[in-house]
Amino acid sequence: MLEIQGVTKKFKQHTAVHQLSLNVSEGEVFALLGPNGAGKTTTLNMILGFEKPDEGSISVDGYTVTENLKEVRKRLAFIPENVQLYPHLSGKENLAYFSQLAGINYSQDQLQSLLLEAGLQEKAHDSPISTYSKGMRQKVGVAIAYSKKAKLLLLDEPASGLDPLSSAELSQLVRKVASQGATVLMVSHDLFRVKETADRVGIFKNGELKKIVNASEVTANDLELIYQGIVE
Ligand SMILES: Nc1ncnc2c1ncn2[C@@H]1O[C@H](COP(=O)(O)OP(=O)(O)OP(=O)(O)O)[C@@H](O)[C@H]1O
Repeated sequence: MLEIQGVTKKFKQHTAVHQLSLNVSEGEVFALLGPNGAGKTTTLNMILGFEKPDEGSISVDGYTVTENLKEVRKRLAFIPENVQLYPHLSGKENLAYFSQLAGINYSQDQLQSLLLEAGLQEKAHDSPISTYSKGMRQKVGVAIAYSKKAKLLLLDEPASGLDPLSSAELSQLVRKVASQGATVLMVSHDLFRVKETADRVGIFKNGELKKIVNASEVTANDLELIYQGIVE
């Protein structure tokens, strides 16, 4: 579904990503873990088409990012750490607006179902976003992903700044999205959350994918030791 082949990205003399190859399949949650400056966000930016690889190629659902960006963007949804929404509009109005941008007009009932599916309680649907917590805004982000039937969900530090309950809830939501067939690539610094959420974890250092770990085969402590062994 997501195929990254031999990708290198340099900023002047500095290599941010070096010879990255990675395939993430349909329904899989893959987490990128690594210290600051390891190249995780640069990788996401190349998938989103914001940065162009110097070498190699990236394709989503068979469409190459550099050649078919429009088709790629139709299939993906990006949830940054802080989901940007219109603060004076409600969750439902934001969802209506963003799904219209993606070319779909939903009825009020459909908008409500999408927000419920993303875990946003009904009483919040008509309140302005300015009253929402960070976790609630992320749920609207997930509802937007649902609304455009995104096949690939990219998340950058989704759990950062969330309280433990909201963070656990987001993990469950990510698992649910994947169980419904979407592919998920998430960047995180939260080793324990990553262990709970991802099927596979890739450890990045200095722009290189040093190791891939199957999350079900390790404990969180094992993962921490593996991470420390690579990064320190
Ligand atoms: N637009 C840019 N111009 C120059 N250098 C950049 C640019 N974007 C990223 N870099 C550099 O590339 C390297 C990788 O950065 P990147 O943001 O991908 O790391 P990261 O793993 O996402 O880090 P963090 O965990 O801090 O978000 C860093 O050394 C960074 O300074």
